[in-house]
Amino acid sequence: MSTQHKSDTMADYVAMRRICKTFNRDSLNEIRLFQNFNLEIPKGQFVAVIGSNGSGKTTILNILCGSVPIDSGSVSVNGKEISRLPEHQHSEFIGRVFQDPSKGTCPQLTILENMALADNKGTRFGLHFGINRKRIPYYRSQLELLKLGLEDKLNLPVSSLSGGQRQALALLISTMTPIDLLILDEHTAALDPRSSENVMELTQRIVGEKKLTVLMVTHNLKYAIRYGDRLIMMHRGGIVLDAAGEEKVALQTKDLTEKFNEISLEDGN
Ligand SMILES: Nc1ncnc2c1ncn2[C@@H]1O[C@H](COP(=O)(O)OP(=O)(O)OP(=O)(O)O)[C@@H](O)[C@H]1O
Repeated sequence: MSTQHKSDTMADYVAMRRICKTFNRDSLNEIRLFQNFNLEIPKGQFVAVIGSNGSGKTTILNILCGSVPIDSGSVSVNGKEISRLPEHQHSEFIGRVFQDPSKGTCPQLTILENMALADNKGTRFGLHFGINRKRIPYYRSQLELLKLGLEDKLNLPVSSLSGGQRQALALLISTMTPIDLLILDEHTAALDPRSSENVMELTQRIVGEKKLTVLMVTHNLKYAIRYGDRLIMMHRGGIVLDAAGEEKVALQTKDLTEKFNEISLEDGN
């Protein structure tokens, strides 16, 4: 759990070191994606990741979540080596919001049941949503953060919510228990422009209030510039741009587009 292990230094709160990963080894479809890939994220940093198709963005997230095993290297979060942990244990300290709004919540359950289920994560109640009535005021207060009026609709099935409302709820649910890392996996990509803006503003608010460490993959260059403390661009399993602080603040969409043009020229496109 989040508080049980301590980081060696703040700078390597999340650390992927010397990662090697090849898919379909020794076959015609072999893909040598990562060869000694490194990424370190200090505690509380919000990192936006952009990059060309197939550059390895989703694989980074999958490795951190334990759904893709590495060939070699190390992955640690808050001082704990996690690369050999079974996938289900990763969800105890890593929250993930997916692109697909139906993935972060159980549509057939009510808002209240979904929240109780998330609340029981990592406890002996496991996947049960036995509702502790005493927690309801807390659930309501959390839902109020969304400013969508869902605190008055606790018994509504999640299937009746819009995509934007579901993503907002998924964001809340994935950060309700203490986590060491929040992963946002193109979490606004399936939403209309207005819902997408709302979910990004909400993301900013929740991340600020809960002081979360965040890795957000996005294809939206404006969001990568506007949100977060650091911007990383990936290409062919490597980092080709890593900007933080004033350098990040000064970045404009045209700078990123130029960089994209440069790397696609390398690929002969
Ligand atoms: N489970 C897998 N089995 C085989 N190959 C895979 C697997 N996962 C990823 N790959 C390959 O690894 C490369 C990187 O994929 P990844 O999904 O990480 O890229 P991405 O940067 O997220 O791309 P996109 O922007 O298109 O979503 C791709 O060539 C992909 O086909």
